[in-house]
Formats: sequence, structure tokens, C-alpha cells
Amino acid sequence: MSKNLSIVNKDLKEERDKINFNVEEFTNWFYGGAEKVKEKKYIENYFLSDKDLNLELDTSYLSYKDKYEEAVRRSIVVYKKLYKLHNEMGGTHEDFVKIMENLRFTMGAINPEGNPFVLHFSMFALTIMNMTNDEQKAEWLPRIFNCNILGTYAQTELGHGTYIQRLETTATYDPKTKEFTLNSPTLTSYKWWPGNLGHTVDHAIVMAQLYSQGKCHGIQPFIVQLRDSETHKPLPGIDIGDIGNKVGFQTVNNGFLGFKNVKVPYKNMLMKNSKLLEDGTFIKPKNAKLNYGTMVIIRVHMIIDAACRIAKATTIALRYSLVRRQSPINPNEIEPKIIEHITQQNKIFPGIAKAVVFKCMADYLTKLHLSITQEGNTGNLARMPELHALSCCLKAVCTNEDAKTVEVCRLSCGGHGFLRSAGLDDVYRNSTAAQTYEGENTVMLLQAARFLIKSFNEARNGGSLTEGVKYLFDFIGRNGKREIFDNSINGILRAIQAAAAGRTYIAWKHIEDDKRHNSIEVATNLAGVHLTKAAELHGYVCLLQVGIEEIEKIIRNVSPALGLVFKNILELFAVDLILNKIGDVIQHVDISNEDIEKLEKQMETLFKFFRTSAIGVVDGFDFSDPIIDSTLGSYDGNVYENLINAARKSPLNQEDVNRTFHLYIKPFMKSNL
Ligand SMILES: CCCCCCCCCC/C=C\CCCC(=O)SCCNC(=O)CCNC(=O)[C@H](O)C(C)(C)COP(=O)(O)OP(=O)(O)OC[C@H]1O[C@@H](n2cnc3c(N)ncnc32)[C@H](O)[C@@H]1OP(=O)(O)O
Ligand SMILES: Cc1cc2nc3c(=O)[nH]c(=O)nc-3n(C[C@H](O)[C@H](O)[C@H](O)COP(=O)(O)OP(=O)(O)OC[C@H]3O[C@@H](n4cnc5c(N)ncnc54)[C@H](O)[C@@H]3O)c2cc1C
Repeated sequence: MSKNLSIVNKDLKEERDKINFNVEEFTNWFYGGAEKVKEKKYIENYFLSDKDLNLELDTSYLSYKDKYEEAVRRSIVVYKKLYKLHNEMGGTHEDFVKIMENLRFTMGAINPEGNPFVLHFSMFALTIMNMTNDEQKAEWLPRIFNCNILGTYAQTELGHGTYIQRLETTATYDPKTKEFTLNSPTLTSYKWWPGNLGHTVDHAIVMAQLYSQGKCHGIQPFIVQLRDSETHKPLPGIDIGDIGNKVGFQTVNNGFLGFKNVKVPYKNMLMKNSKLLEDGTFIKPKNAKLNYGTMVIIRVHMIIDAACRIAKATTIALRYSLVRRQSPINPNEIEPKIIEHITQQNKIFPGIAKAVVFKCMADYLTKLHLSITQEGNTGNLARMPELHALSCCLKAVCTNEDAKTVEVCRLSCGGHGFLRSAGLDDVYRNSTAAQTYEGENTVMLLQAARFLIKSFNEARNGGSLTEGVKYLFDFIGRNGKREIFDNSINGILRAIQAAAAGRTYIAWKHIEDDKRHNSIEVATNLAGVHLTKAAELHGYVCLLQVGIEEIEKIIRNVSPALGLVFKNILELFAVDLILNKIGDVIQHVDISNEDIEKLEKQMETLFKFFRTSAIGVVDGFDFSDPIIDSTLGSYDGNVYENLINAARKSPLNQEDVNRTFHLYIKPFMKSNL
């Protein structure tokens, strides 16, 4: 994708002239190699250059219904092309994955308020791929990949989203007819929230309580047809619709769904994990949580999504800060680029570092997920709890940081950041949605804390610990003494580890003390605030630890100039982290006021070094103009021209005088009240 061909703003050009490393080399790292970058650019261009998409139309001005209809139309243009490209590339599964990975960015530009088919290609397809037996795969996968059927993942209900054990939808098996009957016995049992459900898809994976031989066997997944394949009318017994306007995700078509005696054939219960024999005998899976597998995959994917949203927001904020001039620092000088105000650097530079470290974490977690899944396929489920805890913890920490960072980027753009055309509002809406979907973040942190407390008990009893929590041994080994701070990257890591272990200990002690008067569950609830803090700190430990390991490897493999930039980024991330968590650190680490002042000074030095590299790094994220879709963040930096051009496109500006003048304003003005 070519950069914008207009003349680049001279302030921005001057910045780019000073970049002292190879931006392309950084881009190659970010996307996993030069070949992948080439593919990404090709795929972006292949889709975005299509005139049928009509990307000139600013959909933000459309009505709710028109937005949805346009999103469906555009998506179909894309998916038709996807299949054409897939065939041209060779038609393998790997080709499909390549295109889908690159569509992540492209779809955001095409449907900024969400994709009405996203669940089909993610949670629906993944559930069928991972939770079915061979016959079911053979029956459903071709229909899914040919889009002969379209589906979603319907789990959450009006009354229950977090506590899925208490979902109320029932699936009652009758061995005589070899059918399940699905019912929504109460209003609160209505499915509520599933993406694409309202009016788009005709099938869903439905999570329902299985009843057989008079007993409830817990929640199980079923494939259910919801709408007629010709008319798209809801099938008998199905009450379905859209849940209405939301904070964001306006074109995702989140829906509601109720069942009244809906018949589903025996073969539609997903049978890879739990099994139901035809006579109604239920066979338990090796681990009941295997049915939660799709959520784990998506949580792992959400880390790279968070990294990319931060990368996009910081690209906009930084480019704007390099062309916007405001408020002389010395009264007699010209107004500087706003980036010269050190508080502006403090708003943006740590965010850029987070995007890089989160990307390292996403790569690490993807590999870990693959290896633990492969072990699972051979029947070894030992590491499932570790993966669950880690994916919950990082999903929460990364999406919380993501929403915070995107909002800081918006604020860093002053008033113009509040314009839709600045491009930060959809990023923010998507970030904040991610804090809730796929597990509300407090709940995710509490799941991670459960693992930490178990590990802490294990460590106290001299048991063995998984690699990521071995730092609990160090805490126990210090026997109440505080960790001594040293101002190196590893010293910062040890300090955050000490804070995480210390907070885990406080939570553990809180539970132990309360257990004397309360049940373990009540005691755990009372320790909830400490538990979430411990889990959050553990998430930062993981990020810094993986960041250090991955960036050390990167530095060994890139040019010295880029290596220095990575070193700078890692230090920025680490020093920003410890300064933000200083309250927790002081509680558990022997750190002096002088040490803290030194860290603050170090941050200023890091800013100074990063000042010249920052633009190269955000350019290296390589968001083309149609993808960044921002008046403030375009490659050419011509923000004022972009702003006025965007304003002129407002529907209100298409006529000199709006009809409300004659209808209301003029009569009002003439009425003398
Ligand atoms: C390939 C392309 C991908 C592209 C990606 C595109 C992204 C798509 C974006 C689409 C946009 C939006 C989609 C949104 C979809 C949704 O939101 S779907 C609905 C998601 N819902 C949730 O996340 C619900 C959250 N709740 C839960 O997960 C569970 O209820 C919870 C884990 C909180 C508790 O489960 P319980 O069954 O009640 O468990 P407990 O009794 O508390 O026991 C906990 C023990 O269970 C272990 N556990 C739990 N889960 C797992 C797991 N998955 N794996 C392994 N182990 C698990 C846990 O460790 C505890 O063990 P212990 O008892 O401590 O030993
Ligand atoms: C944009 C969006 C898209 C979605 N897409 C889908 C989809 O495609 N399919 C689908 O099935 N679902 C979907 N969901 C639903 C989503 O997964 C749930 O909303 C989410 O899991 C939270 O559940 P809840 O709404 O029941 O929140 P609740 O659990 O009711 O949370 C409310 C409050 O209670 C607190 N709380 C709840 N339980 C605990 C606890 N154990 N300890 C401490 N605090 C607790 C929470 O922290 C929160 O503050 C989507 C949601 C959104 C916002």
C-alpha cells in the first residue's frame, strides 16, 4: 500500500530525516518477516482498492439500520474477494489463515464499527474445529468454510454472563426420538449479546444445560439452526432479534435469542469432550473445562489485538504531536511542536513501548497455547490450568492498559482528539468492549489469582511451581526480609516480582485469617481487592519477564542501531511500570527515595533518546492511511487540511441554510417570545 502521495508536512519530514535506524527492519520484526510484510501490504491493497466497497462513504453519519446494512454489504464484497484470493493463492488452510490474519486490520478500516460476520470466522468456526468428533467435522466444516451456513457463539444470557455454570437454557434429550428439546424457561435465560446473532447468522453454537435420564449434566455446546436457509425467517419456536444501540460495536449485530420447544437432532451435540450415548448415558470429559476452550483461544488472540490498538492510537498521537505547535517553552521563542513538552512525551512514549512488549507477549502466548494444545491432543491436560490462568490474567491486564493508553492518546490530541475524524473513538470503543467480552476483567483477574494462591500454598509446602510463578519461592525464601532494589532491568523485574509475591502473600494471609470465622469462599471474596491487585502485578511480571527474554533475542538478531531502539523501548516499559506501581513496590522492596529519584531521572533520559526514534517506530507499525483513517495521524501530517476537508463533508455542510432555520429558528426569533 503506497503512502499518501501529498507533500509531507515539513515538521514531520524533518523528524523522519533524523531517524537513525532502519524502519523497514522494525516493520519486518513487527509482522514476523519481510515476506509477511509483503503479504500484508498485498492483501491490504487487494481489498482496500476495490471501488465496490465505496470507502468514500463516511458511515459514521448513517442511521443505525443503514450502518448495519452497509456493513453487511461491504463484508460480502470482502468475503467474495477473500475466496477468490484464497483460490489464487493455492487454496490451502495456511493460505486462508494468512488472509484472515491480515484482514484483522483491513476489516477495521472497512467496517469501523465492527464486522457483522466476525463470530462466524472466529468463535463459531473455532468451536466446530476444536470440539467436534470426526463425523461432525466432516458434516459442518465444509459448510462453514463455504459460508453455506453462517454462525455465532451463543453463550451469555440476560441473567448470566460470568457465571456460566448457572446458564438457564435447557437441552433435554429424548432417546426415543433421538432429539434434544431446547427451551428458555425464563426471561433471564434468553441468550443476550452474541455477536452477529440479531439478523445476520442462521446457525449458532448454543451453550445449554444438558438433561438426560432425569439428570442435569452441566453446560454443553449444541449446533442449532435458527433461521430458514431460504427465507431467513426465524424457525418455529425461535424468538430472535437485535439488542439495540450500544456504546460501540454498532454494526456487530449483537442479538437476543429465546427457545420454545426447539428440536435439535442427536448428532448436533458437540461430542469431542463430553459424550452422550444414543440411549442417553452421559460420559464425562477428562476435564469439564475443556468446553471452555474457545474462550481460551480468543483470550490469547486478544493480546495482539490490544497491542495493535495501542500501536494505532500512539501512531495518531505521535504524528499529531510532531506537527501541532502550541505554547512556547521559553516565552520569546516560537511555539514548539507539542512533543517538546515533556508531559506529552510521558503520555505517548510509554504507550509505544507497551505496543512492542504486548506484541512480544502475544507471540510468546501463541506458542505456549500451541504447545499446550498439542499436549492436550495426546491426552495430557496437566498444563491447562496454567494456560487458563495466564490467558485470563494477560487478557485483563493488556485490555485494561489498552483502554487506558488509547484514552491518554485521545487526550494528548487536545480538542481535535475528540473529533470522530481523529480516528480514536472507534479504537477506544473496541478497547473498552474488550475489557468486558470474553470474560469481564475483574473476573479474569480473580481466576488468575486463584492460580497464584494455589501456587503460593504449593511453594509454602515445598512443592513444585511452574516457571512463571517461581518468583514466589524467592519471596518465601527471604523469610519476611524485603528484596533489595538495584537499578537494572533485572533489578526492576525482581522488584515487581517481589511486589506481586508480597501482594499474593497479603491476599493469602487475608484468606487464612478470615477462614477462621468464614467459609473459604467467603474469605476469598473478602480478600478480592488484594487478589485482583496480586493478579494484576503478576500480569506485569509476565509482561516484563517475557519482554526481557524476547527483546534480548531480538537484539541479537537485528542491526546494532535497531538493537539500541529495542533496548530503549524495554527500559521505557520497565521504568514506566515500576514508577506506576511504586506504592506496591515500596511495601515489599528496600527502595530509597534516592532510588526513586534516579528512576525518574532515568525516565527523562530515556525520553531524550527515544525522542528521535519514536517516529521511526510508529511508522514501522506500518499502518497505511486507509487503515489509520485519521485526520490527525495520516502519513503526510497535513492535519489542518485533513480537518477542514473532513468537516466540509459533514451532511450539515451540504447546504447553506438548514431547513430548521425556516421551520423553527426564524419563527422563534421573530416571535418576541
Ligand atoms: C483465529 C481467529 C481469531 C480472531 C480473533 C477475533 C476476535 C473476535 C472478537 C469477537 C468479539 C467479541 C466476541 C466476544 C465473545 C464472548 O464474549 S463469548 C462469552 C465469553 N464468556 C466468558 O468469558 C465467561 C467468563 N466466565 C468463565 O470463563 C467461567 O465462568 C469462569 C472461568 C469465570 C468460572 O468457571 P466455573 O466453571 O464456574 O469454574 P469454577 O467453579 O470457578 O472453577 C474454576 C476452576 O476451573 C478452572 N478453569 C476454569 N476455566 C478453565 C479453562 N478454560 N481451562 C482450564 N481450567 C479452567 C480454574 O483453573 C479453576 O481451577 P481450580 O478449581 O482452581 O483448580
Ligand atoms: C461487545 C460485547 C460483545 C459480546 N459478544 C458476545 C458473544 O459473541 N457471545 C456471547 O456469548 N457473549 C458475548 N458477550 C457477553 C460477554 O462475554 C459478557 O458480557 C461478559 O462475560 C461479562 O458477563 P456479564 O455481562 O454477565 O457481567 P456480570 O458478570 O454481570 O458483571 C457485572 C459486574 O459484576 C462483577 N462480578 C461478576 N462476577 C463476579 C465475581 N465472581 N467476582 C467478582 N466480581 C464479579 C463484574 O466484575 C462486573 O463488575 C459480549 C459482550 C460485549 C460487551
